[in-house]
Amino acid sequence: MLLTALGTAAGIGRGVATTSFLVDETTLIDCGSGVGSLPVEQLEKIERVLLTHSHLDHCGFIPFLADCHAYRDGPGITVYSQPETLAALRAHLFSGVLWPDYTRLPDPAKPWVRLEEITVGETVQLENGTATALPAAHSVPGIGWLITGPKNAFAFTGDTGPCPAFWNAVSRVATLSDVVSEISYRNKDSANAERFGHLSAEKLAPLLDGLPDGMRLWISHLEPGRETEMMAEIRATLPSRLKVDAILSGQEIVL
Ligand SMILES: Nc1ncnc2c1ncn2[C@@H]1O[C@@H]2COP(=O)(O)O[C@H]2[C@H]1O
Repeated sequence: MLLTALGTAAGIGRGVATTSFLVDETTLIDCGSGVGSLPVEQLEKIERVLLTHSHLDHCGFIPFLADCHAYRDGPGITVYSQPETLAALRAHLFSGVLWPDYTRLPDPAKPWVRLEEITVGETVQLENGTATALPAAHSVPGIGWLITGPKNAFAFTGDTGPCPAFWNAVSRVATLSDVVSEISYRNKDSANAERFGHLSAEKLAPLLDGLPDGMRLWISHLEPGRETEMMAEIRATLPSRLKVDAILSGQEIVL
């Protein structure tokens, strides 16, 4: 199983895009602007989106992805997330105002976007592994994802503030090789991190005790233009026994 980072940033700018990870050829974790870097032939192969939460930097490209199927008579996509997140997509994104209601078009029995509820602890079967919803603590209802492949497992926090339940869950996964955690704010802005349901390095550090030495801990959701400054602080704050690095577009992880 191959995981490819398409977009990993908190915002946009040259060379950076918002959250989207490709799992093999058919699954996306989140559908931010990063997905737009894929050629059309690859976009058409995507069957499902594992969505962490309803904020636009994570779900805003779902209509355009669905359009790849709409234009070419494809089967459409299935979006898996919590009931509150799916309700937000129905009410706001596919309201018929921001975008036509692709959850009922072209035919309510066979729409371009199918919404499937999933709750924390439930698993989606993938072609070559599984995806399990993990807890998160954001300003809107959110989840993380655990992707288990034939050899290794990968965990993604999604957008979250401190969430001990996430870190307890991943520390029990024997095959875990890589974790991607968001850090959106510098330590001096920890109060804002807390206010908006995000992490700074000093808020993440106490949660990492359950990770074994040498675990790869990738950092996502950095502020565009501040990556170098933030990573210097993050490396100085997080335990040196972990392999800490920024995850950038194009990074591949074999599971
Ligand atoms: N009052 C607020 N509550 C939550 N988010 C806010 C607020 N004001 C500004 N924001 C920004 O809105 C963004 C929404 O997406 P994020 O959670 O990634 O990050 C959030 C903050 O950067």
